[in-house]
Amino acid sequence: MKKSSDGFLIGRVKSFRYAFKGAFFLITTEHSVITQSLLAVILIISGFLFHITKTEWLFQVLVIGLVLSIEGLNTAVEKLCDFIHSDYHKHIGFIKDIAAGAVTFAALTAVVVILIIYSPYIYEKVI
Ligand SMILES: Nc1ncnc2c1ncn2[C@@H]1O[C@H](COP(=O)(O)OP(=O)(O)OP(=O)(O)O)[C@@H](O)[C@H]1O
Repeated sequence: MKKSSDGFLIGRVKSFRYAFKGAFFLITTEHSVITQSLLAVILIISGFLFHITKTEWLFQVLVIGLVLSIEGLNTAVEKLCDFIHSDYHKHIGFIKDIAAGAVTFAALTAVVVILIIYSPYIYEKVI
């Protein structure tokens, strides 16, 4: 934990360490994040295979980051809900549904962007 006596630099270093610990936790334990990370790896490999342009790489990297970030926040909301109220409660269900809805927006955005990037390459290969 950060202490009030920690200076600016030590405070920043500790914050980064906790943040990377959280990212490592998400990537190694959360099934939804593991699945999305694997999809991200497939997309990165596809990017090299299809020689996508620099702009397409930028959009691809952005949507991968968007989905993983929102999924991470959704996991945090789920953990918080389970911590404050582990039993069934309709408000908890509603809060979790809303957090999952945010992931849906990010995922749909990613699907549209990925289709726009890859459909011309796939079309070119098929025709
Ligand atoms: N304590 C609860 N009370 C009421 N409804 C709940 C509760 N916990 C979960 N739910 C309902 O079940 C759904 C799934 O919740 P859960 O915590 O299992 O998330 P998940 O999306 O399945 O998890 P993951 O992101 O790990 O796949 C919620 O969106 C909500 O509708």
